Amino acid sequence: MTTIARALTIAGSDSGGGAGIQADLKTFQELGIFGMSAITAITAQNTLGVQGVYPIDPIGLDKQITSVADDIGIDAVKTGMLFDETRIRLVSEKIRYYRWKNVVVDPVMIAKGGASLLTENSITALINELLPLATVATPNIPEAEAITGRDIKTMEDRKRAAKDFYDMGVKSVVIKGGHHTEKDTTIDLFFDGNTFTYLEFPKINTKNTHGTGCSFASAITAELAKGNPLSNAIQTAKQFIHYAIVHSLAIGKGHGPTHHGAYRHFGENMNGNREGKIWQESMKMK
Ligand SMILES: Nc1ncnc2c1ncn2[C@@H]1O[C@H](COP(=O)(O)OP(=O)(O)O)[C@@H](O)[C@H]1O
Ligand SMILES: Cc1ncc(COP(=O)(O)OP(=O)(O)O)c(N)n1
Repeated sequence: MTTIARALTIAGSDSGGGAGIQADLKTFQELGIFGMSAITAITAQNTLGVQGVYPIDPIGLDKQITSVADDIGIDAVKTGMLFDETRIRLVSEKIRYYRWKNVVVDPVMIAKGGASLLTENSITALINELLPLATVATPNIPEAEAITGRDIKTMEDRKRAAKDFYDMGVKSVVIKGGHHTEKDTTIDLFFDGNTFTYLEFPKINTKNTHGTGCSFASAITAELAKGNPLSNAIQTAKQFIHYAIVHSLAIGKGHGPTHHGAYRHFGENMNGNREGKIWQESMKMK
């Protein structure tokens, strides 16, 4: 008998295949776990942007989650594009009902081309209902600014924002650095209430970064589903996304997707901390 770790992604569909449900399922497959999906909204999307957003009826969303949870079982869950307050509340209720422990919340708000994937008045529900249920939240810098109300320019600002998340009841947070202006590197900052972990990796000079955030969060989810500790899961996810961006795909006329198979082909069998620098600092702030 084969046993396999199982993960559920609750997110939007990206018809272009680079982000959303499609990126999550590809990541789950590459990291060797069984992936399931509950679709919150369908987007007509490609490398140039989002051409349409079509939310799924809340009853249909509820049934998708119930169907897989009651039968197949779930070791970890990831949330991505949730579209609005109704769907945030519904998903939060499901997480509480099933008492899921490994919950990765990627608070998706805006797609790369600028299209809104979350209605503006939903942030309060995100903060009050969903984020406190997260094992880890994975905002990019604009999302961390919207949630904390803080301008994030420096690393000190980022540390304060990470602490804001913790003070809001979020158990831990990775503030991703893809939108920042460090010249040669990107630094993702992980905070668990005690320790800041910096994951500093070479910045890759490419426009083909569509779906990086979704793929990073789903890689963390896959590793948690296998029973790995959170800090190991984050480090593996960082390696996974690094290789996916290094080997990203120049397809379409805009921002091409990352290569989900790259970690398995090029990264996985190399030993140790191959590319980036990872270091820690215990919490103390000016
Ligand atoms: N040009 C790049 N080079 C290397 N890593 C990148 C690059 N762009 C994004 N990343 C990494 O991809 C992940 C997603 O980051 P980010 O782009 O901030 O999120 P999002 O896709 O949600 O906006 C992070 O680990 C970030 O450091
Ligand atoms: C359906 C859907 N969900 C999420 C996103 C955002 O994906 P992300 O990984 O943050 O990548 P970019 O939009 O920055 O390329 C999306 N676009 N579509």
